[in-house]
Amino acid sequence: MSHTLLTETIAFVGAGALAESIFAGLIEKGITAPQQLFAVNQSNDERLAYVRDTYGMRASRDPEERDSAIREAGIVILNMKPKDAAAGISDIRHLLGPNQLIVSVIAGLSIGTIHHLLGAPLPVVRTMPNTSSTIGLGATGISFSEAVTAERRATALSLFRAIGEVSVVEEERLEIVTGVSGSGPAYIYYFMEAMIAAGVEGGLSEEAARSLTVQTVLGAAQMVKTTNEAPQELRRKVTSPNGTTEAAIKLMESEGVADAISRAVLRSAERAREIGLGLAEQSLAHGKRV
Ligand SMILES: NC(=O)C1=CN([C@@H]2O[C@H](COP(=O)(O)OP(=O)(O)OC[C@H]3O[C@@H](n4cnc5c(N)ncnc54)[C@H](OP(=O)(O)O)[C@@H]3O)[C@@H](O)[C@H]2O)C=CC1
Ligand SMILES: O=C(O)[C@@H]1CCC=N1
Repeated sequence: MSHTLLTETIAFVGAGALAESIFAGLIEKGITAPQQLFAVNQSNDERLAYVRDTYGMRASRDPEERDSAIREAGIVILNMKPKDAAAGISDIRHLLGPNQLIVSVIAGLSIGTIHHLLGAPLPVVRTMPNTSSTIGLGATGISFSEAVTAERRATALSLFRAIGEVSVVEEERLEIVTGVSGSGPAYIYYFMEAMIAAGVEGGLSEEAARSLTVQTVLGAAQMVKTTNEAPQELRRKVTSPNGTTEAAIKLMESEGVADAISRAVLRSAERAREIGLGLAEQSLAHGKRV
C-alpha cells in the first residue's frame, strides 16, 4: 500500500513507549524523514540520546530548541502519561496555534479537557493507538474536534494509516476502543505467556514453546483476516467432536474465561473514563475557560 508522504514537521511531546511506536513506524515506512521529527520529554536525557542515536531524529530538552520545535511543528503529538498531561499541556499552550494539528494519544483525556487546558478550541485529534504501530500493524481509534478541517482529517488519517489500521469513531467510543485495542496487545501477550509456560510445563523447551505459541497466534489472527470467516466458525473447524480442543474449550467455559475477557475489556474502558474524569477535574486548576 502506498501512503502520502508527510511534508510537515512533527513534535512528540513525550518520548516514551507509545511515542516510539509511532515515530519508529513512520520512519520505517518512509512516511517522514527522521529530521522532520522532534521529541522532548520531561527529564530523561538518556532516553533522548537513545532517540537521536537510534532514529536520527532531533530530540532535546533545551528550552529554546524545544519551544521553537513545538511552535514550528505542523503536527504536535501529546504522548505524556495521564498524570503529567494537565501540567504538560498547560506548559506548552503558548506555543500552539490554530494552524497546527494537535494530536493526543492520552487515555481518557477528552477533547473538551484538552481545549480547557489550551484555553482555546484549537484543532484536536484524539486517538487511541497501540504499540503494534512499531511494525506497521497498529490499530488506532480516532476522532476529531470541530475545528479540524477535512484536509487536516486526511493528514491525521494518513499518519495513522501509515502505521496500521484506523477506525474513525465518535469521541465517546474511544474508551471502549481503549478496552479492545489500546490495552489489547497486553491481553494477547498475557495469554501467550500462559501458553508458553504450559508448553514448558508439558516438557517442551522454552524455545519450542515460544516458537509454537507465536506462530499459532500469528496464524490465527491472519486466518481471521485472510478468510474473513467469523472466529466462531474458524474455531468450529479446529474443534473435533469429543476431541482435544473440545476438552480444552469446555474447561475454559467452566472457568468463565470468556466472561473474564469481556469484563476485562469493559474494565479497561471504565478505567479510561475514570482517568478522563480525574483529568477534567485537574484541568480546572491548570486551564483557562474556553
Ligand atoms: N503504552 C501503550 O500501549 C499506550 C499508551 N497510550 C497513551 O500514551 C501515553 C504515553 O504512554 P507511554 O508511552 O506508555 O508512557 P511512557 O511513560 O513510556 O512515556 C511518557 C513520556 O512522557 C514524558 N513526559 C512527561 N511529562 C512531560 C512533559 N511535561 N513534557 C514532555 N514530556 C513529558 C516522559 O518523560 P520522562 O521519561 O523524562 O519523565 C516520557 O517520555 C499515555 O497517556 C497512554 O495513555 C495510548 C495507547 C497505548
Ligand atoms: O495502560 C494504559 O493506561 C495505556 C492506555 C492503553 C494502553 N496502555
